Amino acid sequence: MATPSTDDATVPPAPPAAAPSGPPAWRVLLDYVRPHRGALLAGALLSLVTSATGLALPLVARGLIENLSDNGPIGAALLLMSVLVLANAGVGALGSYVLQRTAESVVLTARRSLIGFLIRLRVSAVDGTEPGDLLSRATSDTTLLRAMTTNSLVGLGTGGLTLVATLVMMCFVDLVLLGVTLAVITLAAVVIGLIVPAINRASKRAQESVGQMGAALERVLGALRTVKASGAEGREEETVRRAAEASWRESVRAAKWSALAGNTAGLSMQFAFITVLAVGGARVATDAISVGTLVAFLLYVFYLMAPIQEVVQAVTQYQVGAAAISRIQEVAALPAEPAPRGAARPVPAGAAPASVTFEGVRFRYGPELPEIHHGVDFVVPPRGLTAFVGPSGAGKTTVFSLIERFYDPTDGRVLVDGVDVAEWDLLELRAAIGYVEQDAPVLSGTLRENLLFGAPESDEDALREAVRTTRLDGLVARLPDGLDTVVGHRGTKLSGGERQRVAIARALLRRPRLLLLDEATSQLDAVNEAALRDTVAEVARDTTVLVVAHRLSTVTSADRIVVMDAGRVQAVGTHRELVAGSPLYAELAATQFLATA
Ligand SMILES: Nc1ncnc2c1ncn2[C@@H]1O[C@H](COP(=O)(O)OP(=O)(O)OP(=O)(O)O)[C@@H](O)[C@H]1O
Repeated sequence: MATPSTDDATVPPAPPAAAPSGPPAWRVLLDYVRPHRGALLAGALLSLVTSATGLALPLVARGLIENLSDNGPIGAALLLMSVLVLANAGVGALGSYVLQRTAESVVLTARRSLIGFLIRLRVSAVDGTEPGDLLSRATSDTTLLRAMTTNSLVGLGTGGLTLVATLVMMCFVDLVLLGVTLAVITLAAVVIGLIVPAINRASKRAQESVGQMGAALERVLGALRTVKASGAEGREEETVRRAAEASWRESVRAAKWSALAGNTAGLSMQFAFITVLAVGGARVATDAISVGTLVAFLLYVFYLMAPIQEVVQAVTQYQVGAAAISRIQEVAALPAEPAPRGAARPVPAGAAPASVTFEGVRFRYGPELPEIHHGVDFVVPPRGLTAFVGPSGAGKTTVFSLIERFYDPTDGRVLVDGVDVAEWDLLELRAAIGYVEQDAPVLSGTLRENLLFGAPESDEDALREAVRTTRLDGLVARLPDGLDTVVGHRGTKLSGGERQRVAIARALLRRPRLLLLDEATSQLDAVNEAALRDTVAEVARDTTVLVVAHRLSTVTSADRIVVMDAGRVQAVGTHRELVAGSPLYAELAATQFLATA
C-alpha cells in the first residue's frame, strides 16, 4: 500500500487572507504610540542629552590638557569632567529605561487591542483560521513592535535630527561640496530603497512561518493522544521543524538584506569622503576654498556616518515591524462581534421561557461552500422539550449555531421571542440561552471555575443544586479538593461522561430561558442518562428546551420532535405521530429497536 504523502497530511492550513489595503504601518504604529508619546519624547530627549554630554567631554578634556601644559589649574576641568561622566551614565541609563519601558507599553497597547479583536472574532471568521497562528500574532508579532518603537521611531527621530543638523552645518561650509555629498547620499538612498521591500517580504514570510509553527504545534498538543496512538510523532515533528526552519531561512534572508543596506550606507559615506576629497582638493587648488574649509567639511562627512547608519537601521527595522503590523492588521480586518456595552444582565429568576421560530432559513457556511439549510421552517412555543433528530449532517447543530447567532442566515429569519436574532442585543440574546455544544469543552482551571463559567454570580446553594441535579456530587466527593480540584487542560482529568455533566450543570446555572443541548448526554451510562433525562424534563416545565439527539430513546417523550434531513424539516410531531406519519423517522426508530407500534 502506498504511504500517504506527508505533505498532504501535515501542511498547516494557510493563515487568514491578507487584509484589504489597510492603513499604512506607520499610521498603525503611531496609533499604538499615541498614548505613550510623552514618555517616548522624554526618552528621546534623554538620549539626545546623553549624546550631548558625550560630545562635550572631548572639549573639556582638551581644556584640561591645555591647562596642564600651561601649568594652569585643572580642578574645575576635572570636576566638570566628573560631572559630565556621571551625567552621561545617569541620564543614559534613565533614557534607555524610559525608552524600553515605552516600547514595552506600545507592545502592551497593541496586544490589548489585538486580544479584544481575537476574543470577539465571529465564529465564521475563526472557522477559516488556525488558533496557533492567531496566537503567534498576539505573542510573536506584537513583540516585534518593541524594536520598531526604539530603533525605528526613535532612531529615525534622533538620527534624522542629527543628520539634518549636520547637513545644515555643511551648508554653511561649502555648497558645492554639500551638493557632491548629497548626490552620493541620494544614490545610496535609491539603492537602499530598492533593498528594503525585500526585508519586508522576508520578515513577513518569517513571521508567517512562526505562525505555521504555532498552528502545527497546537495541532499536535491539542490531539496528543491521537498523535501518539497513530504513531504520527515523527511526521508531526517534521512539520513543526519545517516551519521553524522556514522561519530561520526567511529571517536570515532579511538579515542579509539588512546587512547589505547597512553596508551600502557605510560604503556610500566612504565614497562621499573620497569624492569630497577629490572635488575639494581641486577646489583648494583653484583657490575656490581654503584647506581649513576642506578639513572642516571632511570632518562633517565623518560625523554624518553615525546618524546615517542610525537612519538606515531605523528604515530596515521599520520593514520588520511593518511586516508584523500587516499580520496584526489581517486579524483586525476579520469580522468581529461588537464590543459589549456592559455586562449582560443575569436572567432573573422565573423569567419567561423563550419561543424560537425559523422562517424560510437558508444558510451556507461560506460563499463558496454548499448550502446547508434549504429553507428551514419550524415553530417552538415557550416551554416544553423539542427534539431535533435526523441523519448525520442534516443540519441540526447548525440550527443551534444560528439561534446563538454564531452565523447569520443567508436568507430567511431566526426569531427568539418573535424578534429577529439580528435585532437582539447579542449579549442579551446569549444571556437568555444555556448552550451545551457537541463535545462541550471543560476549560483548564478548577471544577468550580468551570461550573460558574457562564454564571459567575451564582451563590453556593445554586452551585450545590446544579451539582446534585447533574449527579456530579459523587465526583465532587471523590476529588481531592472537591469543587476546587484542578481538572486539567480541556478537562483531561475527567471522564467523557463527567465532562458532559459539567457542561450541562454549567448551562443550567445560567437559569436560561432557552436551553440548547447538542448530543449532551451521548457519553452517559444508562443510569446517569435516565437521571439527566428526568432533570431535563423537569427543566422543560419552566424553560424552552431544544435537544439534538441521535439516540431516539432519549427523546421519545419529547413534546415535539423535528425530523431533519439534508437541510430540510421533513416532519414535526410527537414520537407516536411520527412513527405513523414519517417514513424517515419510522426507519430511524426501527433501526434503533424502538417500539414502533
Ligand atoms: N463550520 C463549518 N464550516 C463549514 N461546513 C460546516 C461547518 N459546520 C458544519 N458544516 C457542514 O454542515 C453540514 C451540517 O452540519 P451539522 O453539524 O449542522 O449537522 P448535524 O445534523 O448536527 O450532524 P451530526 O448529527 O453528525 O452532528 C455538514 O455537512 C457539515 O459538514
